[in-house]
Amino acid sequence: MTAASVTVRVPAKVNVQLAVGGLRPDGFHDLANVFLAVGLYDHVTAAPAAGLRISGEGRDIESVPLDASNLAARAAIVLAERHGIEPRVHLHLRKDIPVAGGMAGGSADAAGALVACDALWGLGTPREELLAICAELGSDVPFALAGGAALGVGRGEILTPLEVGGAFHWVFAAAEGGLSTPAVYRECDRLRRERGAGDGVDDVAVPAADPRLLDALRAGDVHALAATLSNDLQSAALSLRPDLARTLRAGEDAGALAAVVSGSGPTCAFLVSDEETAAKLAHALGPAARPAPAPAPGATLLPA
Ligand SMILES: C[C@@](CO)(OP(=O)(O)O)[C@H](O)COP(=O)(O)OP(=O)(O)OC[C@H]1O[C@@H](n2ccc(N)nc2=O)[C@H](O)[C@@H]1O
Ligand SMILES: Nc1ncnc2c1ncn2[C@@H]1O[C@H](COP(=O)(O)OP(=O)(O)O)[C@@H](O)[C@H]1O
Repeated sequence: MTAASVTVRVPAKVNVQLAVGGLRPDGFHDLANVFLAVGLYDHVTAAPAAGLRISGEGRDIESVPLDASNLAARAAIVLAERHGIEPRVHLHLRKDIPVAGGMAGGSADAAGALVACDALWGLGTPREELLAICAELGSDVPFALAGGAALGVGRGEILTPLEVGGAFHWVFAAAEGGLSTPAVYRECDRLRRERGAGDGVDDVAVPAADPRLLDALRAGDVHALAATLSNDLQSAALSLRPDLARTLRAGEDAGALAAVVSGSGPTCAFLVSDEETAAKLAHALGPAARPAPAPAPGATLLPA
């Protein structure tokens, strides 16, 4: 028997390390991408329908395309194709992850839609196959399914789970307007060329995870993690959005142990010592700032 409707909760991510290699001939960059899932969630509800329908509510919903180009809709279409069925589903997105903010909200919705449709349609798709579909949908999508912490290599889609020895407390300051991920990668390449270093796979160092950062995660050591956070896209995001430098500084001045742009930005991420400090910092930074703990679980089917 299939359920009347199912809801899946999916987390946002922050990149605690984002090492970006040279531009590949296929237009992507090889990465050493250390993902950490954080407790800021979108919810995807799948309900029976005569065809594919998508609706949404919540943060920034007006800038989310509610049509077949939505990543959640694409996930439903690809899953249905794999099983030779029609994508008969109404997907409803309840968004709390900033849109185009560098926190992988679209990827989260895609992973959520896959899990929700798989349950609604009673397909029982093996996890490995779901992960392969995720990788087809986008580089960040497999991690949204997996959650926790993981090292992503290749485009970021080839995951190795990482051990995390304790909770880490964060504050995320969303910024007005988003940043386009391809535009930030292009700016990174442009800045590298400008520095005379070149931007190709032969010019840029092969990206590698920082062993001190992996130790910090394993030990749950917030000071060691704060000392090793890094993001190769940060200078490109700041070049496109110079105002972010002020936000990063404001967070540091107000007590963050470290501040970093989340992925391609423009959301700024602040690592703090404990939950109480997170609440205080979020308050100090204003209404666009939200506290969130990590690690968070991946896409989770909620009880009916
Ligand atoms: C930068 C990161 C860091 O986790 O995320 P965001 O901060 O945007 O959320 C990711 O690499 C974004 O992953 P995702 O948003 O899934 O990207 P995709 O849909 O696969 O690719 C969109 C575009 O980004 C660029 N891209 C993406 C991944 C990669 N390894 N190299 C790239 O150059 C390419 O221009 C590509 O056409
Ligand atoms: N379900 C979705 N939620 C958010 N954005 C989506 C979704 N589907 C497609 N998009 C498009 O993808 C772009 C990137 O969105 P998002 O994943 O939120 O950002 P980022 O890649 O910076 O983490 C948005 O500008 C939006 O047009």
